[in-house]
Amino acid sequence: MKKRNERWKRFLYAWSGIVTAAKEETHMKIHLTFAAVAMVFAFVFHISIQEWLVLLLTIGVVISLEMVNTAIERVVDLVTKDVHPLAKAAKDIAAGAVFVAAVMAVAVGLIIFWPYVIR
Ligand SMILES: Nc1ncnc2c1ncn2[C@@H]1O[C@H](COP(=O)(O)OP(=O)(O)OP(=O)(O)O)[C@@H](O)[C@H]1O
Repeated sequence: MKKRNERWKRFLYAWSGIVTAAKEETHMKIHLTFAAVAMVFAFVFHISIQEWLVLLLTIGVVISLEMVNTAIERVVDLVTKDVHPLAKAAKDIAAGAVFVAAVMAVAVGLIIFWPYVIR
């Protein structure tokens, strides 16, 4: 019973992290908005099951990376308020990871939806 409670607690902590990121991070709100719009398009255009799989995976990668980026930013700010090249590198690399995923997500969106738009 105790182990079951522990598992539930972990789930709640993870959920609380998702809610915190969604409430406090502007970029997270932007990603969630784009994800919602893409899913509306997916329903409207009746995309295939394979296209749904790629779309959901892409959305998951972008949102997860944005959360990891947010976590890295907060840990860096917790460790030091001073200007430090390692702090800069950590934040810039994490932001770069989100950027790469977001650019790929735009490419995936175009590849999936463009044929439906011009049909
Ligand atoms: N302690 C630091 N030392 C050196 N450079 C830093 C430091 N903190 C931030 N920077 C630089 O400033 C940039 C912006 O950092 P900031 O903490 O404002 O995050 P952000 O990318 O604006 O994200 P958010 O708006 O979500 O907080 C970083 O990408 C980094 O280049």
